[in-house]
Amino acid sequence: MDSGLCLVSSPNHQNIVQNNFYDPSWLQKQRNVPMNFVWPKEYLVNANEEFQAPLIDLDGFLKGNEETTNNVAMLISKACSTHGFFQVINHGVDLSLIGEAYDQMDAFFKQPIDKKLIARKIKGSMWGYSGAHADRFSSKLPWKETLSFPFHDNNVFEPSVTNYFDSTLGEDFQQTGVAFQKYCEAMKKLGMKLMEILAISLGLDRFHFKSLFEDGCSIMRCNYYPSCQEPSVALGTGPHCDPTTLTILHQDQVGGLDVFADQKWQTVRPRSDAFVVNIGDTFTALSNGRYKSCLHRAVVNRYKERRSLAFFLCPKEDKMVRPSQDIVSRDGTKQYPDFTWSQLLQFTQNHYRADEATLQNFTKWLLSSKITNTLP
Ligand SMILES: C=C1C[C@]23C[C@H]1CC[C@H]2[C@]1(C)CCC[C@@](C)(C(=O)O)[C@H]1[C@@H]3C(=O)O
Ligand SMILES: O=C(O)CCC(=O)C(=O)O
Ligand SMILES: [Fe+2]
Repeated sequence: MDSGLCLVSSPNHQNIVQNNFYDPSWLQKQRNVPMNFVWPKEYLVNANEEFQAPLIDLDGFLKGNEETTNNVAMLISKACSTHGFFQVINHGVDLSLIGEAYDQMDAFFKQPIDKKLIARKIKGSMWGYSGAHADRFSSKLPWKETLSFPFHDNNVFEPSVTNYFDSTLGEDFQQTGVAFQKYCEAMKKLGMKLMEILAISLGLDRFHFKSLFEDGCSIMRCNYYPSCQEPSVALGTGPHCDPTTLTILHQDQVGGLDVFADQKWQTVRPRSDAFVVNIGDTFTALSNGRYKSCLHRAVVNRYKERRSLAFFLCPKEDKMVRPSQDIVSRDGTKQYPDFTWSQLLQFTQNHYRADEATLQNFTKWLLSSKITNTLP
């Protein structure tokens, strides 16, 4: 795996990095981005068109209107079979909850680096603060800072997000924990409704996916993209398909999310009242390849910092991810081997940096490790 030290050795650069972390306030001032952050030309092709992400009104479906539900299912089926991206409005999430989440994430990211490092991600863990993933990778570093934490709702007495903030950042971030606990609860609720409509759209029982996801541990990630003086050579998040199941993303008004559809990069215009939803690799496998997990990336900006809130819905870690027998029989062949989310997560955290070919390479890895493990 691509890992290693990213220290810049010149003594004048003491402020660059502490414990292997770049200081974003120093990075932002650089006229030329450090080589570790430069992406090869083929990754940097501009997006010149706007992506017409289907805009789906969830109001009738959420209110239980049968006719609207069938329409929504049709729109979702079309979007997911072609590129896997759509936007939802009238999603039932209070806009003030989204605003509060941005305010709280600003409070965290605006702190000096030494304060942010209190929450730094420990090797092998998914959770915490990461600056450019410099602790994991040594080239093609993403021009971003992230704060990731777990959400699960299987113990009402111990809310996972408030617990995370209390135990990592203490009293100063208690309000942040409360705001994100509420935000994640709303995302999980929306995610479970989207799982219902996805099931309907595939001709399955509407609760087909319920047991796989209700006890799962989802990933909440705050993405903070500092402004960059040389945006044409850097990327905020490199091109990838999400390995997770379903992503519910809110982006601020700056813009920077690009989708690769119709053989070209296209921009997704921000809408404050909408969530961008996309199918991840795990759902591609669950749908036997019918629903696409589409390549996307985040570009950076010379003048403005940008923020996004990504909620990644994930299955219960040790449950088998396999398409319904119904779909496989209708399709005639099964496209992917059975796996657990825990195996795919482990692959992306320890063996392979998620990109456009994660699912394909994971499948190969899984099959070869099975063969190796069964050899006498
Ligand atoms: C399971 C995950 C791995 C990543 C976070 C979630 C879902 C998306 C993945 C990611 C964002 C894809 C691009 C590369 C990555 C390393 C990143 O830039 O953050 C990926 C995440 C990760 O491995 O931490
Ligand atoms: O910030 C964005 O708009 C996209 C981020 C993303 O794709 C991710 O975190 O997986
Ligand atoms: Fe993504």
